[in-house]
Amino acid sequence: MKITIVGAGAVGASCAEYIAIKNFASEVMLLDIKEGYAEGKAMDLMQTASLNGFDTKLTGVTSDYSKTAGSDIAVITSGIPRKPGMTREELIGINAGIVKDVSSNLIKHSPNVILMVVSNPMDTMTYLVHKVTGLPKNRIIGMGGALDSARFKYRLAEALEAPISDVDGMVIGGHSDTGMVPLTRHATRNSIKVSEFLSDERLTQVAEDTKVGGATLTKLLGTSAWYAPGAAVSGMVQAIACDQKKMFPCSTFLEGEYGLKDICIGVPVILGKNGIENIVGIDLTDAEKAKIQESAEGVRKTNGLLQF
Ligand SMILES: NC(=O)c1ccc[n+]([C@@H]2O[C@H](COP(=O)([O-])OP(=O)(O)OC[C@H]3O[C@@H](n4cnc5c(N)ncnc54)[C@H](O)[C@@H]3O)[C@@H](O)[C@H]2O)c1
Ligand SMILES: O=C(O)C[C@H](O)C(=O)O
Repeated sequence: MKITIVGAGAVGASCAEYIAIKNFASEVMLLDIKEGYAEGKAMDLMQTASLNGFDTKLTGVTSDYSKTAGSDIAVITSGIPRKPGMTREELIGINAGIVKDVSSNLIKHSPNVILMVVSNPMDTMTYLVHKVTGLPKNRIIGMGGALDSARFKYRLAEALEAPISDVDGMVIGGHSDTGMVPLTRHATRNSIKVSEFLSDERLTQVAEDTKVGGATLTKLLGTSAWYAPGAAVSGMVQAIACDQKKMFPCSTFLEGEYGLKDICIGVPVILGKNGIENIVGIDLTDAEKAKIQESAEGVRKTNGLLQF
């Protein structure tokens, strides 16, 4: 199993580290345009192998896509991150060009690759990859919902004063400060609905804190987050590499599911060896459906800025 990660910055390196530590891939190739950068990150990570007990071989390369040939999965983290006060949508001007070039280059050398899109604005970048590559939709996966759900569980555990392992919950919709839809009605602590333990006001606060999870970290760090994004990517890559058939909320191209067409947005899917193997339908209330529609309108507005 060969996994390529394009962009050896904060998120790309974190993806590589978590994938290596989980020890399920034979090879991880890091590629960056900054001379020597991917090589350096790969060497540094390789020097953790004996300490962390993994056998995954990490290699780095500067801009040479021939070295990515035969990749089974490629993760696209290349592009600029936001700074405090910015939205993810403001990154489109620079990142669209990068994501378009990178995805075309990857496919040239790995025609059967499954692409995982991380660069922001992620739902729009996933849609762009769908439009420019013509790959089947099961092989284009946007990462956002897995991260947002992890942040939702963090906030739920905080509110419940419970260990995170007691808590379950999922966020669907667009990966944006306003477009996320945390499914508070479905969230549980040990299979009991969290609404049994938390007031409506507290649950609303949990949802709002979840939605601005990325912005909160960006304000604290001066740039956007990388540990939880890397962990989310590694879990999704592992589900594909090990054919785990696990459910994750992912950005995927919809053709009528959830009442939406011609858009990539976060919904629950099953990840296995073919990438997205199934889109899972769940019953939503009218209020939840309205939130998804509103979220989709936001994503469509950003998609409208794309030039193919
Ligand atoms: N979807 C998510 O949940 C999520 C989470 C975190 C970050 N992000 C996004 O991921 C992207 C990367 O964030 P980061 O913090 O790692 O940024 P970073 O600046 O640390 O790293 C980006 C890397 O991409 C490289 N790069 C730029 N253009 C390239 C190209 N054409 N080919 C190859 N490499 C190129 C840069 O040299 C840099 O090393 C940002 O757009 C950020 O918003 C998304
Ligand atoms: O917040 C960002 O800009 C990066 C990423 O999308 C995140 O949610 O951490």
